[in-house]
Amino acid sequence: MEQWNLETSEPFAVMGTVVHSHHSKSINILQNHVIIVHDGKIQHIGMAPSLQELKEVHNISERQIIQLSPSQFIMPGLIDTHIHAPQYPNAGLGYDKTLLEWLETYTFPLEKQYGDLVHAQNVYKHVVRHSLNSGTTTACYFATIHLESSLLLVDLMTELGQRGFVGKVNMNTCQNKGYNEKTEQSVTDTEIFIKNVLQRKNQLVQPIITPRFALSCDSILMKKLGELAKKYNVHIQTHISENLGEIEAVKEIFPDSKHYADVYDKAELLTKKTVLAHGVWLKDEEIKLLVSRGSSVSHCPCSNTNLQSGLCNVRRLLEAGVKVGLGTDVSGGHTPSILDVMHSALDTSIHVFFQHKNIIPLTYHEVFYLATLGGAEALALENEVGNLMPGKQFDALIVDMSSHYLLNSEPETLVQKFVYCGDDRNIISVFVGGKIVKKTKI
Ligand SMILES: O=c1[nH]c(=O)c2nc[nH]c2[nH]1
Ligand SMILES: [Zn+2]
Repeated sequence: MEQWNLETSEPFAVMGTVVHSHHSKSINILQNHVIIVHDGKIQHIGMAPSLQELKEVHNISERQIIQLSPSQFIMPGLIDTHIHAPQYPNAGLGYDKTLLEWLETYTFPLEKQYGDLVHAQNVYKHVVRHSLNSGTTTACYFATIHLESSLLLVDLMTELGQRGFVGKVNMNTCQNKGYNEKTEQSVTDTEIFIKNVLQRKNQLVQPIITPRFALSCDSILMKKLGELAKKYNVHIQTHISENLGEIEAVKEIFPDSKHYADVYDKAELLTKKTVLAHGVWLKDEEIKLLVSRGSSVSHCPCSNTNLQSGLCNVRRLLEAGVKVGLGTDVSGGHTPSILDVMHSALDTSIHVFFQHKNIIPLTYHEVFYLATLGGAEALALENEVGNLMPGKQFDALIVDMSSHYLLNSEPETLVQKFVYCGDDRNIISVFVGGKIVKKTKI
């Protein structure tokens, strides 16, 4: 590919190999294809026409064409369905403790610092940049309990050009080392946060209601948050069934609930726009409930390993009809790269197979789906992003595998190599809504 230099405010075309998913089982590889982008959206995908036809039929000049080389392909942007922006400084640290102790020892003291807007600005800028450079075009962020710095994260995403969600975290129970809020304040600040984000009329970033988990919110607060979600028709995110100690504590605190998922259901927090992180230990009955509510699971295998939470059986969730996406869960997860999480999801599914020989491990095709269209479905964004079909936003990555000295450049070889051995150096360009947010000189 010669270096291109196009004007993204005008129509442009990408020609070469296209790789994307239409469903969970397999990827579609389209060789010698063209994608035409108008106003940030995919207008057309089809067999590559001649330059003359591109010019005469589609009104695209030669300057507005990206011609991919045989060792390159274009694919949908990666979707991180669960990441804690404020925990970025702790990524890779503190894995000597499991969830509840880890929260008290490392996480709450760190998150408490985000009342300081200068600190928040510094960290958040780096997280969003790192996430974009790793190919994440849509990210679903937890911020902290602080209203102002949560809004700052929204503005940084907008400025740097990342699509996604930001949630001001809710926590009103007292066992959080002084990192908590009063119920009234929590609800008021959440409503102000939602209104502020909606008022920005932002094409990229939406608010998401974020009760941290059942152990940090009482049922009064959760019910009020369920009401806010309905009032503003917004998304919801939280954690569920990550760790056995957590599940025991939930059982004790909410004796009237049948199980963990029922705690959220009683507060009307399980909707078609709800994404629940982890779900490692969900019971069959809970899985059925999630399916009936249309709620999804963010699979976070790096975090589940680092915090010794357990092995999530994704095959079981998919077979039951749960929507599943992938999450980095920084800083339970050590990396903001969804590509790293894809490796971990493949490893984890083989480890599940070691334990249960009747479970078929995930294939790299399925993991590619989870990282793209699966993530879009989990966030109820499948009409906007997730693959490269006409009408969707042009959120895409150009992947270059020339540095791997492959013996052949069959597209299937390039994709498999990328999923197993790739890293962010192979992601040479990133587009969000048709705008270039990463471009590497090669
Ligand atoms: O992995 C996790 N990270 C967190 O910050 C958190 N809070 C509640 N439960 C959690 N799990
Ligand atoms: Zn989390």
